[in-house]
Amino acid sequence: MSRARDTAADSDGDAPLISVNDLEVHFETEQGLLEMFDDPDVVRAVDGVSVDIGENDVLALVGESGCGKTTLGKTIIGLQEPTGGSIAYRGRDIWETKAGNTDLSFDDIRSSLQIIHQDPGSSLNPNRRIVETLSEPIRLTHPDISAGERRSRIYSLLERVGMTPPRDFASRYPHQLSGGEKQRVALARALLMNPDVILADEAISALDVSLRVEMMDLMLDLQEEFDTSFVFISHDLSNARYFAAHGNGRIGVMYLGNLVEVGPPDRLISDPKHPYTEVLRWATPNLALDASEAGDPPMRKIDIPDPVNPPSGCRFHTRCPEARTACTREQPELRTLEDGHRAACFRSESDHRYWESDPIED
Ligand SMILES: Nc1ncnc2c1ncn2[C@@H]1O[C@H](COP(=O)(O)OP(=O)(O)OP(=O)(O)O)[C@@H](O)[C@H]1O
Repeated sequence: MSRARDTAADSDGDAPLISVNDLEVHFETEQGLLEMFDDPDVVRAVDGVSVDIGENDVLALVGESGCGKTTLGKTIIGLQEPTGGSIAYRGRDIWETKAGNTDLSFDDIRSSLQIIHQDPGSSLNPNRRIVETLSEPIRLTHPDISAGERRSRIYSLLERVGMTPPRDFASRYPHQLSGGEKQRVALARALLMNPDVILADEAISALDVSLRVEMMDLMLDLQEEFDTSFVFISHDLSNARYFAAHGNGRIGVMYLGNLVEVGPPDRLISDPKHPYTEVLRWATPNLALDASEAGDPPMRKIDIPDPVNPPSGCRFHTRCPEARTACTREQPELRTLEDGHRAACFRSESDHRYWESDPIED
């Protein structure tokens, strides 16, 4: 099971590992009986997101509940079909691959893109010992491997994720494990596939605070060792900062389906270029940088707009303390500023007509 053999495909020229282009995922909401003849409401969970993920990369996605982090993450690993735009793995469109229109197999792509959930217990069969749960994916993908080899691979991975003695943990049922141990099993199961990308969706949120850094450190060690990239989803900017900083990666800030700022963690936090990133920093007690940031949030309104009817122009303009009339009419693009730092705010364009337009009064 060498890494080279398990990689689903060689790169297509210089294509990034994952390339997300102008991605849209819109959901039609359920209609009640009284509304059955109306057009369905559409939630724009992800709307016009473009981002690349490289080899051995880290992208930490942050933003408040409902901003589209999970939907974007699931689309990146091929679990959710986009309604617009595209998502490519090593230069091949994932959904064209599923339709049989590329030289790759969808199953190979899917096994290269793994997920760890917030609640690992729900994805472990309560009636199966850990060794059985971990054997199944190897049996399916490598039917030629003997039972003995399977076991030794499982034991060495369990040991690698800190579950020693591995034979003891392998023989347990999920209910005999703590939350942190279940999360380690989920990580081992993801790694069995030698994945190119692991989506860690709030994977540390349910753990005791004392265990969170330990789990992040373990994932980061394994990122190096297995040459795996991580999409790390968190509602907590300080965890996102820790993971992205130690993984030499980026933070991506989402707001109402848009990616509004992407950048190296220290720069994004010390010098945010989008007013919403400032709000997240304000809301994260150990990151608020000076006394002037204490007190009221740097927002005009607290209420989150309806994702079915997002505000025109810049979606943050209804809450943004810097908003001017230009922001109500035109949607800012994610522009590159410097050294991989990108932001979608007119304030980073010195000649934009934003500067001549009137501030929005409440
Ligand atoms: N299958 C679905 N059908 C309809 N709407 C959906 C579906 N999945 C997500 N949504 C909606 O899409 C929006 C984005 O949801 P998503 O779960 O991606 O956000 P999130 O940032 O991950 O939030 P959270 O942190 O609460 O999980 C929300 O308004 C959500 O209600």
